[in-house]
Amino acid sequence: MTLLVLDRVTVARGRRILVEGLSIALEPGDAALVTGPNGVGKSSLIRLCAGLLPPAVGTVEAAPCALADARLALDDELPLERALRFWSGKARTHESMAALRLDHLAAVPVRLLSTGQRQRANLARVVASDAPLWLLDEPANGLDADSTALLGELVAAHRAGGGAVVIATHIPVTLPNAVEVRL
Ligand SMILES: Nc1ncnc2c1ncn2[C@@H]1O[C@H](COP(=O)(O)OP(=O)(O)OP(=O)(O)O)[C@@H](O)[C@H]1O
Repeated sequence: MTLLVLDRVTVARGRRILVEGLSIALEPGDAALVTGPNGVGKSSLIRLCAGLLPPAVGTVEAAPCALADARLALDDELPLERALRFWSGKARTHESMAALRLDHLAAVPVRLLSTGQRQRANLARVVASDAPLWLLDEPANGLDADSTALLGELVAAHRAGGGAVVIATHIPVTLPNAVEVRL
């Protein structure tokens, strides 16, 4: 079962072509690493994979996906646990909070979280989603060394469990055996 297929895709913003003729197929366990400087089109490509941006040319087919980008999809005013519960059941919320070492912040309003804690909360939502396809836009931004290592472990576990991942990043991220898309 293929989890993501981009077939000769062109990504455009306004009149500008950012990506032309890109084809990718991700099977369970696969990963794609999208790299390139600021403004080149990494986020646009991630949004295309999520179905939020239509291709100018070509086709996109994706399994159910979870997207984590700069927009934290959690209610700022709610305590972290309740904000995460919007997206998943109690058991998965607790498991994902534990996986991201967020248990001690369960009662803290999302708006009070630090940059790295917000990033980990974003990843907890993805983990709890059980979506087979993870789309992570700059997931290492704001993470310290321990949390960056944790991110690597979670992605590896997701792949080992039959999931696939696309990571867009402008800073080096270790992603073994990934298809590299340099923009
Ligand atoms: N809604 C939009 N309408 C028009 N142009 C846009 C829109 N969103 C982004 N762009 C432009 O598309 C280009 C690519 O933006 P994108 O956010 O995909 O780049 P990026 O590689 O993710 O950058 P960064 O590393 O800074 O996050 C930029 O020139 C940006 O100004």
